[in-house]
Amino acid sequence: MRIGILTVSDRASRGVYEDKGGPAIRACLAEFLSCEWEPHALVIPDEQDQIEATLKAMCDDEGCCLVVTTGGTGPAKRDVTPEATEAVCEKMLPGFGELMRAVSLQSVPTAILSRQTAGIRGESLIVNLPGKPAAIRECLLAVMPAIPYCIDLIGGPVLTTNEEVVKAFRPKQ
Ligand SMILES: Nc1ncnc2c1ncn2[C@@H]1O[C@H](COP(=O)(O)OP(=O)(O)OP(=O)(O)O)[C@@H](O)[C@H]1O
Ligand SMILES: Nc1nc2c(c(=O)[nH]1)N[C@H]1C(S)=C(S)[C@@H](COP(=O)(O)O)O[C@H]1N2
Repeated sequence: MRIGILTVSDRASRGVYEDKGGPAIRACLAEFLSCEWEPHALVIPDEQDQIEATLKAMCDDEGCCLVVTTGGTGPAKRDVTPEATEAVCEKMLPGFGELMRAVSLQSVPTAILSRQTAGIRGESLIVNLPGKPAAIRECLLAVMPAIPYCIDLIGGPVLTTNEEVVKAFRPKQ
């Protein structure tokens, strides 16, 4: 099972600062998931064409059932991760962004500045997180209970979680 981890940051991609977002996503997934998985991590600048191409490659060529992005979700001119996500997805899942903003609002009033979203491309789920490394655990923890069932519904592999940290919710069928 492969999971894409995509850092979208002009400065981290140029080496101006060390990328803390990608490793934070990887650490959270290692904490939350009990199944075997393999990360496919990249750091790229805030360029819409490059973000779209990378998301497509992670979903279609690398076979990632889940792609988690960090950065580029705000209102600044170069923030285009949600646009790139929407451009490559067949279906959007606005509930992810709504929940993550609601949870983040308990820590920072600027949570409403993030346009973070999620969507489906083929058999892959793409989820956006804000760029601040501190946002990663609280946002991913909030949406993680719904991610395994979402991936079931789109024909992806069965994800299992460490139930003492986060319990996957699968409605009885
Ligand atoms: N990948 C990252 N690794 C470490 N710190 C980050 C990362 N992304 C963002 N940050 C921190 O969060 C702050 C706000 O992030 P934001 O995404 O708004 O950056 P930005 O102004 O868009 O610039 P850039 O695209 O160059 O990261 C940054 O100034 C930086 O301190
Ligand atoms: N949990 C959490 N959410 C957060 C933040 C944060 O520090 N913690 N920062 C906010 C801020 S200041 C901005 S501008 C937006 C967009 O950030 P991005 O452009 O780095 O994705 O995310 C918001 N969401």
